[in-house]
Amino acid sequence: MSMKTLSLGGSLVAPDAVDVEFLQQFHALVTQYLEEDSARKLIIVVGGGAPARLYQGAARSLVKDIDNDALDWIGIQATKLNAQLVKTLFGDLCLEPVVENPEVDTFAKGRILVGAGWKPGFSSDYDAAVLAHRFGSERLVNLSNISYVYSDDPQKNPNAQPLKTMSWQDLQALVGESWLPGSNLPFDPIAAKFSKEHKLTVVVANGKNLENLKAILNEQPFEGTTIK
Ligand SMILES: Nc1ncnc2c1ncn2[C@@H]1O[C@H](COP(=O)(O)OP(=O)(O)OP(=O)(O)O)[C@@H](O)[C@H]1O
Ligand SMILES: O=c1ccn([C@@H]2O[C@H](COP(=O)(O)O)[C@@H](O)[C@H]2O)c(=O)[nH]1
Repeated sequence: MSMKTLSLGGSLVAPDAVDVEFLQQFHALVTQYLEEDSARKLIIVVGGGAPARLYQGAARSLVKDIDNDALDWIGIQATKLNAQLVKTLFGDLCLEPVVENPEVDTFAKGRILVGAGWKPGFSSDYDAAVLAHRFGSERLVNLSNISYVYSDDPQKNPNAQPLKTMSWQDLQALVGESWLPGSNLPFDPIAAKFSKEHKLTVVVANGKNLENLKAILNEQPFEGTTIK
């Protein structure tokens, strides 16, 4: 059996409104990938995207001194909404309920397991890392709206340089080691700590580039950052 795990960034599913065209193309690619080999299975963990930031922003302005856990619980609901949409998109390929606890939920039926947020303190990247470790994916593919991890945030610094390979120490030096609700980071610091401890390899790539995603799934040369 070949099990791959994708952390599907909310920035792809719902950058503002739902990106229906992206989801149609993603569905076509994943369906074809699974049809090519009946031993293939996929875990897809879905992030919160714009709804998470929008509702967290509203809560911040409505509730004075709101605590981080309260903000995270709001973000988790957005991941569940996006994940339920992705599960629905895949129909009979996805027979398990959306995973809400990556430490215990099972993957006994179907070809795709869709996961959402679990509990406060990290992002859905952490939930994807737990599932990748539990179900023996050799690497976790973190799909977002950036082609690489860069030396700095490319949306703020036009001179940021793409990094093709890096160690977990390098990544931790870039993203830090603590969690803030709604952070926009190439990979969550808490997920990085877990991945480092469990010796996971993570690929960060742009999910919009579907030819590139196909290359990653088929273990061919690809554009992206490998962290190990
Ligand atoms: N060093 C860096 N390299 C690459 N991107 C960075 C870096 N630092 C910050 N970022 C930001 O991280 C963003 C990607 O993270 P973001 O959390 O927005 O996406 P996502 O994981 O796809 O979506 P979501 O968090 O909603 O699931 C990029 O758009 C970029 O602005
Ligand atoms: O297990 C989880 C997953 C998510 N959250 C909160 O939700 C938002 C959105 O998730 P992303 O994966 O970043 O898209 C995140 O910023 C957290 O605030 C969580 O608390 N626990």
